[in-house]
Amino acid sequence: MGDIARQAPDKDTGEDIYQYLLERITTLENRNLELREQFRQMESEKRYVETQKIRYERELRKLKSEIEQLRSPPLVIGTVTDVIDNSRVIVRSSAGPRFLVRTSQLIDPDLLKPGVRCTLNQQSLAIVDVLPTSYDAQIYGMELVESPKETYENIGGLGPQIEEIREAVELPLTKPHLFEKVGIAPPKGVLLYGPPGTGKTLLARAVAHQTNAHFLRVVGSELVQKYIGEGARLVRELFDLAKQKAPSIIFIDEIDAIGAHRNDSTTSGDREVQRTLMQLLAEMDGFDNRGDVKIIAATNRIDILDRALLRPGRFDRMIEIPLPDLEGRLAILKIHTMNMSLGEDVNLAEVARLTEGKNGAELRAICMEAGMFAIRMEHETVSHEDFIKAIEKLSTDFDRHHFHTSFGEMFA
Ligand SMILES: Nc1ncnc2c1ncn2[C@@H]1O[C@H](COP(=O)(O)OP(=O)(O)OP(=O)(O)O)[C@@H](O)[C@H]1O
Repeated sequence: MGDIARQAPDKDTGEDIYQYLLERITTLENRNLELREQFRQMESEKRYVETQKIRYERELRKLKSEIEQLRSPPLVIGTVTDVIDNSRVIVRSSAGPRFLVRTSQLIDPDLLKPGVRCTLNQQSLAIVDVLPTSYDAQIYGMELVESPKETYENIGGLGPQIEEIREAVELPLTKPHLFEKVGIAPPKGVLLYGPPGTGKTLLARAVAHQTNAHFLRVVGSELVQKYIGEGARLVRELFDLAKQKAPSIIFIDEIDAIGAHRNDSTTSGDREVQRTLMQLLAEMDGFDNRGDVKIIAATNRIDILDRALLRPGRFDRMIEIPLPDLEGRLAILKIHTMNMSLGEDVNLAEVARLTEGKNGAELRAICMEAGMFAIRMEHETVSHEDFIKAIEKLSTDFDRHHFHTSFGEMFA
């Protein structure tokens, strides 16, 4: 401000005035710039505060509705057994007895059909809301895909395994009459076993693609850990859903989490696992071989599986999915570099030779990492050198991770 308010010279020569005005213009311009910058900063602060305000308001609304929910009395769950008219319905409460209850005007009468689950007011037992069907796949974290996009061409190596699974799962789904004619029962389920990352999930998805079947995936450990006490019910609903969506393929990953052999089940966690396994066996025994629901399970630990699972009529086909050999690794590398721009010097056969012991998932990671090296160097194609650096990087990453885990386990 001092600069701006500087006094004009008393006695002026033209030169002085000119000089004075020039200085004053420069000072004012600088000041203008400063103020603009301040204005810009304040604007951006304002925007920030505004977004913060919106966020807090949203959070406040969420918390308020949560408080409201916590304050509201619990609702009784019931199932509609009969609809008398638009305002009266017979429901069976989850506790057992049946009641004739009123329904709110707000509920669409078309939704109230026998078999539908609903919530009831604790005192009047009036219907408050209609619940979605109990086997809503997403609620339970099941993965349901209409027809996965993976095909057999996306699988490197594993030729004989693909043949075997096509025979055991695809043929009964696409040509069931062949089995009928010959008079043998097609397998209900197939067990894929082998080290992690070798393409078991990929294979199951490709079969579902080939047969235009729905693909339903659940993870064994999640069935028993995520929804405690619900494992057996989830298995039942999984099979119901699979039948409803048939043709379908149920893929149970990490089946060892529910199907491990145990001597005695003493802890409640063990009992929960046992109940889930029993339900799985009952479901497998209960459905027809000729039906269009097939089960594929996967495990890295076939050695600990309960023999009951491997009995005829259950997972009586076992297919080993091993680590890829040299030829397999080359095929996998070709698949994962298919859409990459490779330099002329890239020798995938050499990359395959250098990656002995790596699984499909690691080979895919090597291809991606090689691409990243090229991008970092702003190259448009990936060179052989990029692949070599990627192999080195992933090997050190793996060693470090492995070292940390084993180090951690030592002190756990
Ligand atoms: N044989 C293969 N051919 C092509 N890609 C493969 C192969 N094996 C693994 N991959 C790649 O690795 C990813 C992970 O493999 P996938 O999930 O199928 O392995 P998995 O055997 O089911 O492993 P896990 O036992 O850990 O569940 C696949 O999505 C695929 O990109």
